[in-house]
Amino acid sequence: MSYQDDEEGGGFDGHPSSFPKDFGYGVFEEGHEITLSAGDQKPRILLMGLRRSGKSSIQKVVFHKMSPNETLFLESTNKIVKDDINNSSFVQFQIWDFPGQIDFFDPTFDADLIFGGCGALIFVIDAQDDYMEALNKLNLTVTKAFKVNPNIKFEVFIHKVDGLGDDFKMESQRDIHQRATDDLTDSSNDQIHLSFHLTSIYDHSIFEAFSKVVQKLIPQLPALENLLNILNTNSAIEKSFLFDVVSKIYIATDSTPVDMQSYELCCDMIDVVIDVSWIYGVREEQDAAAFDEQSSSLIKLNNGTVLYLREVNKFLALVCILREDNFEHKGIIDYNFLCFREAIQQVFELRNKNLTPTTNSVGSPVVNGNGSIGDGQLSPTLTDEQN
Ligand SMILES: Nc1nc2c(ncn2[C@@H]2O[C@H](COP(=O)(O)OP(=O)(O)OP(=O)(O)O)[C@@H](O)[C@H]2O)c(=O)[nH]1
Repeated sequence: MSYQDDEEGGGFDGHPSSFPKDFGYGVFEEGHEITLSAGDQKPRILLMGLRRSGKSSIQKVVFHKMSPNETLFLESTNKIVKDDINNSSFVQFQIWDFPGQIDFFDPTFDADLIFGGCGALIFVIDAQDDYMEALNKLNLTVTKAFKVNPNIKFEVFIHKVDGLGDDFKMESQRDIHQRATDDLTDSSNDQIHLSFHLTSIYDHSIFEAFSKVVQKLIPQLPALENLLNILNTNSAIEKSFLFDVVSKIYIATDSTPVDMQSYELCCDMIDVVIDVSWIYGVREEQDAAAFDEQSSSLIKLNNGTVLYLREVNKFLALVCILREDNFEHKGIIDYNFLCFREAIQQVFELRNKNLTPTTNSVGSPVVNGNGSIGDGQLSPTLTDEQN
């Protein structure tokens, strides 16, 4: 089996998009073989599913700012395409996009190598098509992968739901869920757990679903959630998200439920901040990023709500939603934010300290056997401090 590195690079070109092309993920590493060399230590997310189910479109839209309409012109993938997502200190992993026609019984398919260091396997099902064949393939794929690596998180994207009415969407989800779990029970594999997400590249659902997949691979997630909860309680914030700015996936949020509208608002705010900084921002160096440690923004909505964005580090931003009345205590909020940022930095430092020597100089996390992002354990002292 062969694969190709995606050579288009992070700055996907030639289409209108609100996102500056050079504020993206770096060029892909070239010349890799599919072997577990030191450079391949990043956790892996596999994108699998039948032909034309939308795998490449998902990867391009979420991580390379391709506009959804342009995915109509994507050619069929016929080799494994490996994409390094390595911009942020927390969100560092590889996405392997598989061709739809992959054959597990092909002798060149090395299941140990492919599933061995894998953190999550996303199986994409086209909800606008007949999904019986996809369900068979899903069963075959997850049972094979589970045998090699029982730590893989299995995520099923019921995709292209933009074309479906609300009732039909829910019905498809229920039906797919039922059949997929029945198939696993029939094949005596009911210990395999599948998570289901309704997704479309034409709205924010795909970013939301990817956020949840990535979060499962971050061992520091409980610490981050805890920090956000403390920040919210002490600053009268209603909802807060910690965003990876480039991809707009949120790597953590507080423990209140996420509603889609709030998430969309926060995503739009990031776009506004990046666009305005990029167009009007003063940059000392030509290639300096539009988003830096000075970045912050405040948007007052006409329903008495305030959106407040603060930079956490070069790649992460905190976006909060709070009531306008509560924003009168901006001084306290800003002070609490500084404490929050300091605590996040401690989590990073601790994580970096615990990295093994195989880690590269930019602190890319290593695979810790469970295929998770980052390897650090929170020390009791740090946890106590946050509590
Ligand atoms: N309506 C709709 N169409 C989508 C969505 N996602 C992808 N598509 C379309 O589905 C078609 C196939 O997308 P690809 O990304 O090439 O599919 P793939 O799974 O990578 O296909 P192979 O490379 O052949 O395995 C394209 O025409 C996309 O525009 C979606 O969320 N909604």
